[in-house]
Amino acid sequence: MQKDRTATLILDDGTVFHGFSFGAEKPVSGEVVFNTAMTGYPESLTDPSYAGQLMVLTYPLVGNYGVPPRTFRPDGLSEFMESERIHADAIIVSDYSHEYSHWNAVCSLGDWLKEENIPGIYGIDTRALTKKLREHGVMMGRIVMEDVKDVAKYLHDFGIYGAVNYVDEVSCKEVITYGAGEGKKRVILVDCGVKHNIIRCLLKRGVTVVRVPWDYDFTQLEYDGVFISNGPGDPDTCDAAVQNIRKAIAGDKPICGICMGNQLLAKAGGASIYKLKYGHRSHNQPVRMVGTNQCFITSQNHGYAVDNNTLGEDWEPLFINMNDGTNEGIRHKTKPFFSSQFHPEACSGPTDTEALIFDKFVGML
Ligand SMILES: NC(=O)CC[C@H](N)C(=O)O
Repeated sequence: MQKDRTATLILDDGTVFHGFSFGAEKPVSGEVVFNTAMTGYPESLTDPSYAGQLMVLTYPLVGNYGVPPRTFRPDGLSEFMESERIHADAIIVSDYSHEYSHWNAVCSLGDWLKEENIPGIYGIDTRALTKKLREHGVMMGRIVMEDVKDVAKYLHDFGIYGAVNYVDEVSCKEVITYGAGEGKKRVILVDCGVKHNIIRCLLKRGVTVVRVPWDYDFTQLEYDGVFISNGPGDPDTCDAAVQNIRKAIAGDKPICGICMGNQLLAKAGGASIYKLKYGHRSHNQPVRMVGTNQCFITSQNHGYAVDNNTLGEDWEPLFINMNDGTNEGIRHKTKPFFSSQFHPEACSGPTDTEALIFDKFVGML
């Protein structure tokens, strides 16, 4: 067994968790959030929605299937990841497997983290940490590469997660077109930090995707529909996107959104957003389609939610979370606008709602 460097996680209330480093040896701070999924660390780490967050995995054994190749398709989309790089600011686990085995693995999780300069720590009692976050709510934390004895000197400058416009950091900087072709329907993709599988799911359905920066005024372009992506941070920092979406909802072209896309569409329709105590981050969130008894198991990663009570009279909830009754999607009562708070494109699954959302949107174009 190799000897790893001591590392410590400090929460902003002074709670300390001692562990060891298996990634980049640098200090970092961010919002500490937990995810209860059993698989999918390559996809979660590269999901831009995790920017600014230290990701705690509750599944106790992590790293045993390694990391797939970071290869790209000819159109520039990642083959096995959700973006070009790791976006979470750190990963926190209980037991790290230094050995790995998988048909598609090319390196260990630790080597990948080191290569991308992202800290990872193990040996943390993630069960106690998660209980703490569930009771208190998410909080800011920092990881330092030492054995902390005097915690008081670290309890400063944790930063404020909700004050940063992370979307601006992760969105594309110029317009990128995928799958262009004669006679194809053109979908504007508002990139708030898009997961590549959203683009793959649209391209698979034969449309042209025009990916635009989050604050780009797409309403001047020719298009058949608009898709609003997922993204990191507080949706209240994305006013420029809301203004453009508001112009689009004055028209009749189909609009769909996922996660941050649900929140921004709701805001454009006049609704408010609030912060959940500890968010939904897992592969098994049950949602019910309003007006039916149809339920779906969904993958989720969000810390904010649409306030159902503030939806304007033209809008109604489309999905409701069966654990806590919070909003999981909205629809316009008369126009072809709808969105989901969950991830129908989820990689590594479940894929139960992919057709429900993508086929419906593309069918409307
Ligand atoms: N995955 C997402 O799009 C997350 C949206 C938003 N950042 C939230 O945490 O609620």
